[in-house]
Amino acid sequence: MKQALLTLADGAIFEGVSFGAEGETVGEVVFNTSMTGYQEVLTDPSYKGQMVVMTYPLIGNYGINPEDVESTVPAVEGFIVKEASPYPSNWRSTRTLDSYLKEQGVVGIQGIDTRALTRHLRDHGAMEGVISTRDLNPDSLIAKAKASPGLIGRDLVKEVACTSPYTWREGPWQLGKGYEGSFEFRVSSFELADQLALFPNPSTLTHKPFRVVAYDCGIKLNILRRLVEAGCDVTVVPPDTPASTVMGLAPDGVFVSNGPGDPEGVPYLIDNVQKLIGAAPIFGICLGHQILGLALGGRTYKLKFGHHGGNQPVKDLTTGKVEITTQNHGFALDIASIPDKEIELTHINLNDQTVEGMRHRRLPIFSVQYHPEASPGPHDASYLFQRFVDLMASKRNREGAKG
Ligand SMILES: NC(=O)CC[C@H](N)C(=O)O
Repeated sequence: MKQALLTLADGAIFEGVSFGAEGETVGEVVFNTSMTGYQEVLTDPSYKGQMVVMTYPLIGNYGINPEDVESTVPAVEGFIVKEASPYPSNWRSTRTLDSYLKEQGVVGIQGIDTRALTRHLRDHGAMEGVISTRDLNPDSLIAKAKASPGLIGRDLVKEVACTSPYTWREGPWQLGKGYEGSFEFRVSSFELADQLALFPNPSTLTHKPFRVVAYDCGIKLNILRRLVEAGCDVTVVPPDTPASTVMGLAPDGVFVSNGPGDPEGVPYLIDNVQKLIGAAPIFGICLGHQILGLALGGRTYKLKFGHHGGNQPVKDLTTGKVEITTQNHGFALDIASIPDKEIELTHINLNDQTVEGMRHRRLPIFSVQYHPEASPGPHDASYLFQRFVDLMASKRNREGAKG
C-alpha cells in the first residue's frame, strides 16, 4: 500500500493510502453527500477544478459500468474516500473504481477520516488542497495548496465545453433496453445548408419536436436525455456561439447548461444570453441559472462550502411543494441585485434559504440552481423539463394564432 497525503491551504493534513492513479493533483476540496452515484459525480463536468470527498464511507461497492457517465471522461481533479471497495457486486459492473481511476489518470486517496475532513470544510469553508503520492513533505504540499489559483474569476467552462455544434437524439436509460435512440455527432459550421440538415424541413416545424439550442458549458448527458424525453430535438452549441447564430437556427427555446467554476469567468456567455432575453424562451440549470442572473444585471457570490449531494430540500414557492434535489454548486445568485423587478423568486433552499430558482413574470424565462435531471439523485424535480416544453408550446400557439 502506497502512502498518500492530502493537505489543505489552511495547513490541515490528512494521511491516507493511494488509490486510483499515483501522482500529484491540486483543486478546491468540496464534500458530496450522495450515498450512491459516484460515477456520475466523477464525470460531472461541473467539478472541473475541484476535488471531491464523498461523505458516505464505502464507495465503489457496485463497481463501474460504461453507461452511468455524465461525460466521456472524469472531470474531478482528485477523489477522496474513507474506503474504496475492491470487491464490486452488481450485474452491470465491468470493473473496479480503482482500475477506472488508474486508467483515467485520476489521483485518489482513501483511508482518511472523511467525517473530520467534512467538518473541517463546513467550519472553515471549501478550500484549495493537494493530494500527492510523490511529495510527502506536508510543508511543501501546504505551500502548493496555498499557491494554487482557486476558482474565482477563472474560465473553466472552456476546458470542458464542446468546440463545435452537434445534435442529440438519445433518450433516458431503460431497464432491459439501455439508452433509446442514437446520439449523432455532427461537426459543422452554421451555414444555411447545415441549418437545414440540423433541423427538419421548415414545413414540418409547427409540429413536435421542439427545437432547442443548448449552450454547452460542460453539459451533463442526462440533461440532454431528459430534453429528448420531453419531446425536444436538441442542437448543442459551444458557449461562445453568438446570439445571432443561435437565433438563426430558429429555436423554439434556448437552454443554458450547468458548468464548472465562477460564472463571472465566462463574460462572453453572459453577453450572448443577455442578447437572447426576450427573443426566445430560456431555461437555465445551475451555471445556466447563474449566467441568466448575471445577464439580467444581477450579481453572484461564493457560498462557504456550497451544496453538493442528492439530499438538498428545496421549496417550490409557486406550488408550496417541497422537493428533495440533487445539487452541485459553490456559487449562488443574489436575486435582490437584479434590477428588473419582474424577476420572481420561485425556489428556495430549506437548509440555508439561498436562491434555488427564479422566473420572469412577463417573459418566458426561468432557471433553477439545482439539477432536475438528477443523475445521480431523486427525480422530484423532473417536472421542470415539462415546464420548459409548456413555455415553448404556448409560444408556438401564440405565433400560430397570429399567423
Ligand atoms: N453544476 C453547476 O453548474 C455548477 C455551477 C458553478 N460552477 C458553481 O459552482 O456554482
